[in-house]
Amino acid sequence: MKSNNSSLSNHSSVKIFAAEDNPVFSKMLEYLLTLDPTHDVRLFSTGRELIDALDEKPSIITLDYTLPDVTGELVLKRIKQMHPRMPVIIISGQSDVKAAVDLFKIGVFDYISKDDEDLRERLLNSINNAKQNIELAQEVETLREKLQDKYEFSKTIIGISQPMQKIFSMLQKTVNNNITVSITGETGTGKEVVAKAIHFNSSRKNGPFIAVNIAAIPEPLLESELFGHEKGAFTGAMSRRIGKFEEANKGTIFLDEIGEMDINLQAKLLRVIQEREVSRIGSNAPIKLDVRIITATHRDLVQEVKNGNFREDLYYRLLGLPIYLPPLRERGSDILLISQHLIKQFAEENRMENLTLSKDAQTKLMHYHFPGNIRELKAVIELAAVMSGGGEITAEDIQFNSINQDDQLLQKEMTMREYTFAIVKMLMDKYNNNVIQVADILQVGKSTIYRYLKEMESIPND
Ligand SMILES: Nc1ncnc2c1ncn2[C@@H]1O[C@H](COP(=O)(O)OP(=O)(O)OP(=O)(O)O)[C@@H](O)[C@H]1O
Repeated sequence: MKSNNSSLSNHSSVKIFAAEDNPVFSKMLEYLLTLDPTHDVRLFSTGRELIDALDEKPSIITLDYTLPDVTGELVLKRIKQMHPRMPVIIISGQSDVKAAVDLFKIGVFDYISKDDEDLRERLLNSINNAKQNIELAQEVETLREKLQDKYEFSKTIIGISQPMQKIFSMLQKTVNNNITVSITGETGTGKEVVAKAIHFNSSRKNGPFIAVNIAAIPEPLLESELFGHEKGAFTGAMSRRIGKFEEANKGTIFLDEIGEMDINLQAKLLRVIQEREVSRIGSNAPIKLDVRIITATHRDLVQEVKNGNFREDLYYRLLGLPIYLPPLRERGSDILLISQHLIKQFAEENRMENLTLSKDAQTKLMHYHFPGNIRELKAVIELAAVMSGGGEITAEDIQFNSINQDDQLLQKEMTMREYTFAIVKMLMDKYNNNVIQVADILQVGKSTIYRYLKEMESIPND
């Protein structure tokens, strides 16, 4: 028999406790279990001895169900009390135990009959399966830890600019309470990232985070999607459906694009929030809710209220702690910080070790106004990384293909001179700084473009 005191932290060995009172069978078990040199096997001939040693945390237990001193049921109960997830393999005579099905119900990992012709194969298989289960559970635990790590605010929300410092201090205020949070900001500014970060930094982090994009769900389906329905509640309700609110119980529901919700449904949502309970469509049985609500919209909800598109009472109910995410163009050199972060991420995912950002590429990024915000920056960086072929990303690799930059340009109120500069800048970005092409499009001479560029350079950056 091997030593019996090695701890679980010794990853190379698997501690197996085997309880068996028949000395011959016990010898055979020891032989089989130590065929694998990484197994650290300890034998017990009574149930009491096994129970007393449980705090030594074995990884797997094999248990004869009929030990001389205590019943198999009692031993199992003790094991489950101390180590609920412990894989226990019952090895017993056919007549000794209740139906195997009953054993599985009480959480036994496997059941092997001593009379089984393939006992050896079955035992080794079962031990291997149990080991795989343990590894999986450990992986899940590591992932869970990583996930928590990942959601520390400044680890997922990259930025150190003044406006982002303010955001971080607001976010800290959401951690120790359940206050409703309403996030606004242009598309791609990170509203969902922020919502997730709030959830995973809060005491609800082990509960679910359920995101619902209101704009993405056809209006007739939204009510049942949010609140659920009973079988037969309406034509087409073939089976019961649990709604997103119910799914989010004990966790957080993130209602993205809340401004797109139909006014009739807004009334129902208000009721659910006020009463803190939900009834599935077709049911009169309300279900208590313990859900934190976070909403997001790129719309100006105050204006929507004024226009009669959004209920005022719901607006105030949902406002809670309002967080406005500034557009990327107002976050100064965060653009470069986020770019570096995205480059690192892309490099890791694609095994491109030496990706760097040249000075001129940095300047180009800093001068662009990113109407699509960080989502656009991400697309630009990923394309640039590919274009660079894996080395230094230069200005030429950076291409802007914004969908709505023309609209953005016209939305601002500017002087004629500013408009001219903005148009020149936009076209220079679009045509990769090709002055001849830009001059051609604007039907002016090259020197005019050069003059504008010179004048633009003399304007201090804001
Ligand atoms: N501060 C940040 N640092 C790093 N990545 C970010 C940051 N903010 C957002 N991102 C990334 O930018 C992308 C867009 O973010 P997200 O989906 O959260 O934006 P959104 O405001 O919810 O967009 P929409 O309004 O279109 O739903 C995601 O890939 C996200 O990981």
